Amino acid sequence: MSETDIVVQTKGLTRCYQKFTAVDHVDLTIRRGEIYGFLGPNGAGKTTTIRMLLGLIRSTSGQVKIFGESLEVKKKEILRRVGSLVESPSYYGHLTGQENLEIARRILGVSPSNIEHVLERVRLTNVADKKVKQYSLGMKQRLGIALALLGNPEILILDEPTNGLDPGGMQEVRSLIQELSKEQGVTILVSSHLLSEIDQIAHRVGIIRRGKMIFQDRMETLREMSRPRMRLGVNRVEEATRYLTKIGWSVSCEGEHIWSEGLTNQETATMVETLVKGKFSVYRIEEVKQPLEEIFLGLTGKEEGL
Ligand SMILES: Nc1ncnc2c1ncn2[C@@H]1O[C@H](COP(=O)(O)OP(=O)(O)OP(=O)(O)O)[C@@H](O)[C@H]1O
Repeated sequence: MSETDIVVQTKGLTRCYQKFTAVDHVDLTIRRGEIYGFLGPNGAGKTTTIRMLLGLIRSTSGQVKIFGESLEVKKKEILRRVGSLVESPSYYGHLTGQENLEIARRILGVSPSNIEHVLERVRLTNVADKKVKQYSLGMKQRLGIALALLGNPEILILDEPTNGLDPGGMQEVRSLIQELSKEQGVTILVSSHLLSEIDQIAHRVGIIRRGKMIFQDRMETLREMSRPRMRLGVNRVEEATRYLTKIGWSVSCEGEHIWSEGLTNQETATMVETLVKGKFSVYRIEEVKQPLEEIFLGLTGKEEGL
């Protein structure tokens, strides 16, 4: 991978609040054109990291490079090419969507045609003349994304963009993110505490827990961490489990089934033969993949929840 393929790179990024380390030596890499899912339970350090990426707060130590340049040295030039939505977007409720965008457009000094374009992108054209205070939460969020898109950014940083939305609103924002990535080639960082949000859209994922990056790789790699378990439906299940255990099989009985982990095809066949020889009836054999949610909880710690 060449240097130019990397859009965002942090090295040892750290932020302390007195004695508390909110972000702890985070090395984060975002590649050009990808949707990067930044995942972690509440309070893990996502917003603090994002604030540092946007130069909104200073790091205690470490570096941030965006487009290959140091954020500290080239802050103004870099941030002109970055669009962001951090927590609740700020807008004037008594003004219309169009008027809010016009104010931001003047500040950015971009063409008036950009307004029409971003309104279309986020599908707010038909309510552009409505006062923002009359917008639903989902519409407000989409207006926030429109504001972030106004300057034609090469990277879009969205902090929990689906927070507080109903399932329909969440789906709309997810589709929008996918469209922006596919059709416009925008690189996108999207944070969430919900795996289900990221799972559906991200190409790569970074998982942060208590300020530390504990996993960073392709979404596929996270899925591959799932260890399949074998579930057998048999009659006299408790007796069958004891029978297998006695002759050395590592199995457990849960509910109406015998469960086993990491069996090869041959071992599965042998286990079935053994049961049949023992005069048990095998009704069905199923491979059950560990849900992604469980892998995520295993990484982030069950006690923290989602
Ligand atoms: N200004 C501050 N002063 C002291 N502690 C802070 C400050 N800002 C954040 N923290 C702490 O740093 C930790 C990380 O917070 P952060 O907001 O980055 O988490 P998060 O992953 O974005 O979670 P959430 O989804 O809840 O916003 C939390 O324990 C938070 O209480």
